[in-house]
Amino acid sequence: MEVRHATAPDQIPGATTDWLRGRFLAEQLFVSGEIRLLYSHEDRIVVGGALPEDGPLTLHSPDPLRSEYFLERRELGVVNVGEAGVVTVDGTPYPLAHRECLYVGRGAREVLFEDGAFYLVSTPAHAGFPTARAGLEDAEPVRLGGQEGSNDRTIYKYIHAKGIQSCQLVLGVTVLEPGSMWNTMPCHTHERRTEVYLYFDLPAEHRVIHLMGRPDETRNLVIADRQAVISPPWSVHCGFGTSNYSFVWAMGGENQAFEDMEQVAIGEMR
Ligand SMILES: O=C(O)C(=O)C[C@H](O)C(=O)CO
Ligand SMILES: [Zn+2]
Repeated sequence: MEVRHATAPDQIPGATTDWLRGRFLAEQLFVSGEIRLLYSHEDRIVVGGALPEDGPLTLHSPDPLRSEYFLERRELGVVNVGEAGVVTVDGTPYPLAHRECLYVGRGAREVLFEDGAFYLVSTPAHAGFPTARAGLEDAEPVRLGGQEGSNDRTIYKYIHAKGIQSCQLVLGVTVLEPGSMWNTMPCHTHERRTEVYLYFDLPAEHRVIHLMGRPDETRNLVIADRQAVISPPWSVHCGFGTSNYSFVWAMGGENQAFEDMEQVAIGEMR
């Protein structure tokens, strides 16, 4: 498991493209036959990919966690970004179709992935909440933006204060309509939470130009399908694709209040 230390906004001026990509971008989470994990010290979020193409894969606890099993002190959100698959938690199978979600609470000992392509997000947890599955039809769809702004999209909230209960993890999926390319515009920061975006359903020949940094000192990262970008609490996070796409957004930190964010007007951005 790769471990990345936390960052500060005063590291951004003068940062090279390679430095930015090495700190904030997870380029290779999905590798056939593997579970790849990345531990970020930004709110101690672990992100990963499980691609069980040659048989089931079991989630183990890597050494940096110093725990007997992965969910001993953690909770986990899973979104299937591939074909239909199954996640089995302590012997109970949960079939997940494309874009469906499973929350696995602290204390679950065995998590097994079969078929599909599973994106994983985990945060530290102080209590156990029940494992729960949800499809797009169970999430609260919120239609935002419009064709005139090239940002006609639907936000599906899965794990949040009024949905699947968790200790601190908040997670959902946003789906852009064909012809819409902008996400999260106008953009925002949230000083009390780190957020990670995983872009998916982006055709291989296309890219998302993701903006990050302080609102008055932005940088861009050029991102391909199934790559994740870490957004520390001080950073904006928004992007423009050369095609439409979907993304999983997931947060951890001080609170679970989705609306607790600082909106940034486009005129304030540099
Ligand atoms: O399209 C959007 O706008 C989003 O999906 C925004 C994310 O949900 C987000 O950044 C929540 O803090
Ligand atoms: Zn956000």
